[in-house]
Amino acid sequence: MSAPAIKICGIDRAAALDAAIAARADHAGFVFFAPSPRNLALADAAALGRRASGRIGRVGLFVEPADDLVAEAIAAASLDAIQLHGDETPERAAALKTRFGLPVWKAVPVTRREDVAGADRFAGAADLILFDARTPRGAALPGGMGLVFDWTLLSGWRGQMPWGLAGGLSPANVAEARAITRAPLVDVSSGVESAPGVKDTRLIAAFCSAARG
Ligand SMILES: O=C(O)c1ccccc1N[C@@H]1O[C@H](COP(=O)(O)O)[C@@H](O)[C@H]1O
Repeated sequence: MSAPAIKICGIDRAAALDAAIAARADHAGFVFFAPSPRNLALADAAALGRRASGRIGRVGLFVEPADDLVAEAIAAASLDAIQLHGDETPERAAALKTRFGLPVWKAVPVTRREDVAGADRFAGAADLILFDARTPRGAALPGGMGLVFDWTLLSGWRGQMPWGLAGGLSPANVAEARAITRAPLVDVSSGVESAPGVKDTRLIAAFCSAARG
């Protein structure tokens, strides 16, 4: 099994970004969603975007965003991809992809096998599917809560699109998650934090090492 691509999400300071780069992560996630403890101000996003330039991919995370927010975030942080983590439709994903000319990653919440099969409705509209645990109704966030789903729902899945695994991954479980799902990309936020929104540079290094086995 080849090594997975790795995304460290919720990067909000230089030390965390530098740790992700040093650990050879492929993508840094910048959150543009006000209720999140990882939400970035545009000025901070601009500084992190410059620091990341040419060293790691910059993925902007949005939840049902207005076009203006996406435009401002792209301009500030020079994003390389747009991650949609809410109830966006394939039509909305396609519209953002066309308008901004960037790859779109679409998070798909999973509780049942049908959720996995349904991801193919984004074929042609998004560039990558990110399977994540579904957060409970009424939860503060639609992701980034360290929740795991049943990984066996993905075993043997052959979708039409590139994909990745998110949801409650950590240095302790990412190898098992990969063994079960064979995910070509793994995405983590809470699992490399010492408290919500506080990235831990040692956990970032440990996660990248464990993901590669
Ligand atoms: O990180 C957030 O604050 C966040 C907010 C709103 C939607 C998604 C969010 N994070 C993403 O959720 C998954 C799983 O995160 P975790 O590892 O379980 O904490 C991941 O893609 C995060 O980028």
